[in-house]
Amino acid sequence: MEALIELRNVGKWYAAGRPVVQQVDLAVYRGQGLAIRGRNGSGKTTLLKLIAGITRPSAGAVRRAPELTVGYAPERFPPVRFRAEEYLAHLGRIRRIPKPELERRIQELMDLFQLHAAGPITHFSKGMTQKVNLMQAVLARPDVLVLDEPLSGLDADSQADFARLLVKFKQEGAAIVMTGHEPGFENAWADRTVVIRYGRLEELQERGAGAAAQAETSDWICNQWGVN
Ligand SMILES: Nc1ncnc2c1ncn2[C@@H]1O[C@H](COP(=O)(O)OP(=O)(O)OP(=O)(O)O)[C@@H](O)[C@H]1O
Repeated sequence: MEALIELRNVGKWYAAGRPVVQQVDLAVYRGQGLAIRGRNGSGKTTLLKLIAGITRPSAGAVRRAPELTVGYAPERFPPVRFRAEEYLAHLGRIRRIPKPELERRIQELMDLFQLHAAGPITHFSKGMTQKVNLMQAVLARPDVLVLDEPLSGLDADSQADFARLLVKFKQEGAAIVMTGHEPGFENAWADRTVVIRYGRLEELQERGAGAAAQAETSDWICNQWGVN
């Protein structure tokens, strides 16, 4: 199996003697879903940033496959004064997506997320802003999708739509790394679940290849995500 990102003995601290993440060995594989669970302040966001390359490790090494593209949705998306389409078009140009493809992709995402709002993102509700956050992460069809509590603020239908998008992404060979607090949030798409406690990975639940598709879905996930 091809590791797209590999963390070896990774540690991160902001102040000496106070590690936020420590001695983490973890690999992200092509076409796999990795769920990260943990209590508030346990180090999930920091670990995601290390995986996405947003922050550098204080110790150990993070290796990425050459030419790897990563889409990252932060926990808090800073609203900007653009309209959603304008903002996505701007990002798409920076990422050198050809114009016709970019226009198609933006329309596809606007329809999928049911985001039909005229005003600037600064006037959006929490859930609408979160949709733009997710749209910018998936826009360029990255190899790895790193999402920090992406379900936060989404209504049930939008969560279901997003779950379907995640499954499709995996089928196309992308890897997904995602945190969440919702019960069973990973059942529809994750092949592995890790739990982080005080910055250490303490549990690793391997489900095996293809298990995500066959995994038993909790009542919660069936209701929330419309997965049968
Ligand atoms: N830039 C920073 N400077 C100093 N400390 C930080 C910084 N970022 C995170 N921390 C600290 O690292 C610890 C882990 O934070 P992190 O955001 O990774 O946790 P989390 O598991 O994502 O929490 P939550 O579930 O509440 O979002 C916390 O004690 C936090 O205060």
